[in-house]
Amino acid sequence: MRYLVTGDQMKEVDHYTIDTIGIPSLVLMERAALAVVCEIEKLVNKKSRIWVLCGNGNNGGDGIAIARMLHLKGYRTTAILAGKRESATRETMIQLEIAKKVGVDLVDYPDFTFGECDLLVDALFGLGLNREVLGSYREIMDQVIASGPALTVAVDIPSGIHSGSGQIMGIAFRADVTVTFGWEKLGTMLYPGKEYSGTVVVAEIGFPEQSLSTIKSEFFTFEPGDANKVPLRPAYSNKGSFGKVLVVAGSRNMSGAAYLSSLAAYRTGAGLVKIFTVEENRTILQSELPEAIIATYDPKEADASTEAFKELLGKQCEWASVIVLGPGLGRESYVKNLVEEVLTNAYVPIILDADGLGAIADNPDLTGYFTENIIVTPHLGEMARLTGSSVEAIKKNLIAAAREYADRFGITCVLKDAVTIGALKDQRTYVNSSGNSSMAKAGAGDVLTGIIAGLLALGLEESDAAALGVWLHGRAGDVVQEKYGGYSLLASQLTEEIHTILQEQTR
Ligand SMILES: NC(=O)C1=CN([C@@H]2O[C@H](COP(=O)(O)OP(=O)(O)OC[C@H]3O[C@@H](n4cnc5c(N)ncnc54)[C@H](OP(=O)(O)O)[C@@H]3O)[C@@H](O)[C@H]2O)[C@@H](O)CC1
Ligand SMILES: Nc1ncnc2c1ncn2[C@@H]1O[C@H](COP(=O)(O)OP(=O)(O)O)[C@@H](O)[C@H]1O
Ligand SMILES: [K+]
Repeated sequence: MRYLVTGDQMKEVDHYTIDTIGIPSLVLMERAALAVVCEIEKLVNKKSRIWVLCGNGNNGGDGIAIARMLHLKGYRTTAILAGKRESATRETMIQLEIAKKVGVDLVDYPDFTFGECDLLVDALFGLGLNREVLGSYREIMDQVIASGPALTVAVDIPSGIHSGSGQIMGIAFRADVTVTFGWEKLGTMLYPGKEYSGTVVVAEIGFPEQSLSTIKSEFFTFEPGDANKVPLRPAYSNKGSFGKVLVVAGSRNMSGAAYLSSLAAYRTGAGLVKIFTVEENRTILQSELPEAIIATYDPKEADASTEAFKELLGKQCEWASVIVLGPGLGRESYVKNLVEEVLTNAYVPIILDADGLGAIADNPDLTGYFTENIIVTPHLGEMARLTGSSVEAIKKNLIAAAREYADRFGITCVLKDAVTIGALKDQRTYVNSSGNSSMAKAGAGDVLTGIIAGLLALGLEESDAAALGVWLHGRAGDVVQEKYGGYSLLASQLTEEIHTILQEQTR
């Protein structure tokens, strides 16, 4: 597991480290600069022309220290000072004085003559960027971009990218490498910032782990090795030990979603999977997935909400230890009754997905039945329908959108996108770092639902199952992409690679 921070949180960590622990700010700056220089030296040679664009804040201070180190090592370096020297921070003023004494080529921006540049070191704005870039700073950035540096290394975060949301504040540099300090920032994890950051190197510069305790909300991601968090299957066990997953899914002419969710639940380790669907799907599902139990209902009875239908559904809910509710249910009027009956009868974790969420959006009163064991898994379009916001507004701050919905009902919200967010009911927020665009295919979401159900069946609680499920799903997608390239993935192939990831357990 890897912690992630917003820029504001990182500033709290800076203050704690400097003021409470007592590590001087200039020591941190020196180590930060050194870490960036290490990465720069992998990219350039002594003939390379290096520009270090420095702002007035401590990001600029890092830049001047970097320019000094490169100069002393014999690189052809110019530090371009974008702001007024007299309004620089204390640390940056000190860096300027040192740089002057050792003969660094320091040029104020208006006096700088643009020519060819092999490497731009972007030290204009770091975590202090707090508004849109306008006026003279925008002009400088425009001019630097137009001069076309061959490579760009960003210090901490590309200038122009908001460290908390990843949004572009008017204009931003596109980095090939971003060297960030302490912990990765949300701004380089979330689009579009992720795309502008290139390869992100997290440099350890001396922040003690305890300084994270000053931060209130927790953001994290998983990485290879975290498959260990999937519970082991004890030797003394039987199929009943690994959960009973009820998949309420599928409708007339729609059997694929039920199939994919059920298969994924089995592949993740669930002991028993029962599909509750319409009679028309029985033959196809039985022949495609003979391991699943099939139970069926009559949509007419569901529509009329007959006692027989309620009794039948009640029994299924009683049987289940986990319920998947929604994939491929369609949008007929009876779906509302189906969703309402499950929500009122079940006392086990429920993953509400796809058309199940559609029924909630059409009948907002159903949220009255939400309890803490609900996990919703909307994509952006479904989230827009659930909340009445536009997709564009949700995209501007995915984390806030997911968190707000989860907190409104005390549930877990998995907001699916190229970077999926898990606003967990235990208040931690998961930001996914696995997966790729080959997964932008029909059925991929049904597989995710099944994986989360499988993890719940194995005994994980909702927050852990949601976060780990999203990560496993993306990892499976990465394995498929490595084997088949970026175009040809089929959602069913994700289920075929779940075992590859589970085998990464190192216990
Ligand atoms: N000791 C430490 O703490 C360590 C810090 N470190 C480094 O410090 C960096 C953070 O430094 P920082 O806080 O000084 O802010 P920075 O990003 O340089 O911005 C400069 C100033 O720009 C301004 N500004 C904002 N938006 C603007 C806009 N749109 N257009 C124009 N101006 C705008 C705003 O000032 P304002 O105008 O609001 O007064 C802001 O203060 C961090 O990323 C890391 O690189 C490391 O060395 C490790 C140790
Ligand atoms: N560009 C991408 N990068 C990473 N993951 C992606 C990308 N596009 C889609 N995905 C993932 O694929 C899944 C698609 O889910 P969804 O839209 O519900 O599909 P469906 O409803 O067809 O099953 C989500 O888990 C999403 O995070
Ligand atoms: K920067």
